[in-house]
Amino acid sequence: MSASPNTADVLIFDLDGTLIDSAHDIAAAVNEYLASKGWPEQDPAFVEGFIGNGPRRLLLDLLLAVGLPHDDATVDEAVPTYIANYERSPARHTRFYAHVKEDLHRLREAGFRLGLCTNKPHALTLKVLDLLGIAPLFEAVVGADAAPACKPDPAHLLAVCERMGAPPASVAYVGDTAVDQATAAAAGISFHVVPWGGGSLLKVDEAFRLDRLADLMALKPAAARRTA
Ligand SMILES: O=C(O)COP(=O)(O)O
Repeated sequence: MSASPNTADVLIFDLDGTLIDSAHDIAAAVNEYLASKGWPEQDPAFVEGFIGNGPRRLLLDLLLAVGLPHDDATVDEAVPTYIANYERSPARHTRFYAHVKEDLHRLREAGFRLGLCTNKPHALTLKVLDLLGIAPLFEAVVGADAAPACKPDPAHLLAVCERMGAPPASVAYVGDTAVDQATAAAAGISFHVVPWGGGSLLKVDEAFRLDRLADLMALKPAAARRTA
C-alpha cells in the first residue's frame, strides 16, 4: 500500500521526463550511433517514447521498433557507443521543464530533503546535474548502475531512501512514466506525476497529479509541521 499523500519529509525525483527534457541530446547520441552503422536517423519525438528504462532497453526497444538488427551482440556494441556519444555532449539541448529549477529551490528552502533516482547511468547523471547547476540540491543521487537493481525494481528507489536515512513512509517519489509508478508502488512509496514527459499518459488518482513541482509544498515537511 502507498503512503498517504498528506505529508512527506523527503522528495525523490526521477530525472529524464520529470526534471529535464533531455530527448534531443539522447536522440543526438542515438542518431550518431545509427549513422555510424549506416542506419536511418530517428526523430527526437519518436526516440523520447523509449526513454525511462536505461540505455540498453532504449537501444533494444528502438532497434526492434524500427526493424533493425537487435540481437545481443548488436546491442552489446551499441550501448557503450551510445553512452560515449552522450558523454561528449550531455546537456547541449537539455532544458528544464517549466519552473523546475526555481521550484526545487523553493522546496529545499521549505525544509524538504531532496534525492534523485534515475535509470540514466550514474556518471552521466552527475555530469548533467552539474552542468545544469542543480547538483548541490540533492542529498543522494543514484543512477541505474549505482543501484543493486534498477527501476522498476524497488531496490533502486529504496537505495536512495537508505542513503538518506529516510523511512519509505516519509518519502514521496515524483516521476513521469509507468516505470516510475511501478517502482514506487513496489517500494510502498507514494507517487506523484508531473504533467510533462510521459506524465499526461499515466493513470493516477487526481490528488497525485501535479501542475508544477511547487504543488509538492502541500506535503509539508516535518520542520514546517512543527512550527505550524
Ligand atoms: O532511461 C534513462 O536513461 C533515464 O530515465 P529516467 O531518468 O526517466 O529514469
